[in-house]
Amino acid sequence: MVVQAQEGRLTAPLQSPLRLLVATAVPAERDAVADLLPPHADAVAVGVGPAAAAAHTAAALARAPYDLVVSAGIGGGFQPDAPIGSLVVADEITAADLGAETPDGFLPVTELGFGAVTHRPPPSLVRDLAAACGARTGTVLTVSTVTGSAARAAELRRRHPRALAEAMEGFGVAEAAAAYALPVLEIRAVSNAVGPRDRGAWRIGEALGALGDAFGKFAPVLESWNRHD
Ligand SMILES: O=C(O)c1cccc(C(=O)CC[C@H]2O[C@@H](n3cnc4c(=O)[nH]cnc43)[C@H](O)[C@@H]2O)c1
Repeated sequence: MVVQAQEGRLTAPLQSPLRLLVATAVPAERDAVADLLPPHADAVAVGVGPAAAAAHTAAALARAPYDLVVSAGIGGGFQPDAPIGSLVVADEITAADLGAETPDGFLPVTELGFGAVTHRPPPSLVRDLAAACGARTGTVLTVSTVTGSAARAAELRRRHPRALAEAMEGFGVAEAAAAYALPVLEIRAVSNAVGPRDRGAWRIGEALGALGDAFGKFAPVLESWNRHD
């Protein structure tokens, strides 16, 4: 820890610079944020899906010390709450299909007595980053299968009424961060609506642009974040 000396007195301790690891799924997402990262940040493409994301994020965390991990990329938005081109910062990162089907419906692994299905990012950081970049805040679901029907979208929203977006890596990145006792964030730029498959309606370029713009606004928020909140 750095301690500031002022006129011969010791004043409030200064925090050392925040070391940030940004985990995207693919190189296009990594490249969209790479030039806009705050100081002391690295971006790494960790692969598509929660398993690849967990394994490669953990490998990155083993290579160098970090203070905060961010899962970042494009995602599907639940309509009408998360329109295409908008940003979502997760206040909950939830694995939506980690569990068991039963005659009475889906049971998350936590109800089977195992593990976790939700990670909660630091609330003050979620609030301040979302305000800085104009993002909505809510649950971001992690799925292993991209939703492709209105029925599945409705079922996910029934089970997760606060869900704004779905993607495929957040929970894996969060599990890796938790293994290193590190806080985690997830930010998604909405490239498509969650629902019936319509590849012609994807707006990947627009979403990547929004993601980069968001990271360009994060530095002051991250610098002033009180890590003990
Ligand atoms: O082929 C399709 O119909 C299809 C629809 C949406 C996404 C995909 C992908 O293969 C992209 C996976 C990649 O992008 C993220 N992503 C983007 N949109 C979504 C979505 O609606 N649901 C889940 N993941 C999405 C995801 O995090 C992956 O990195 C294919």
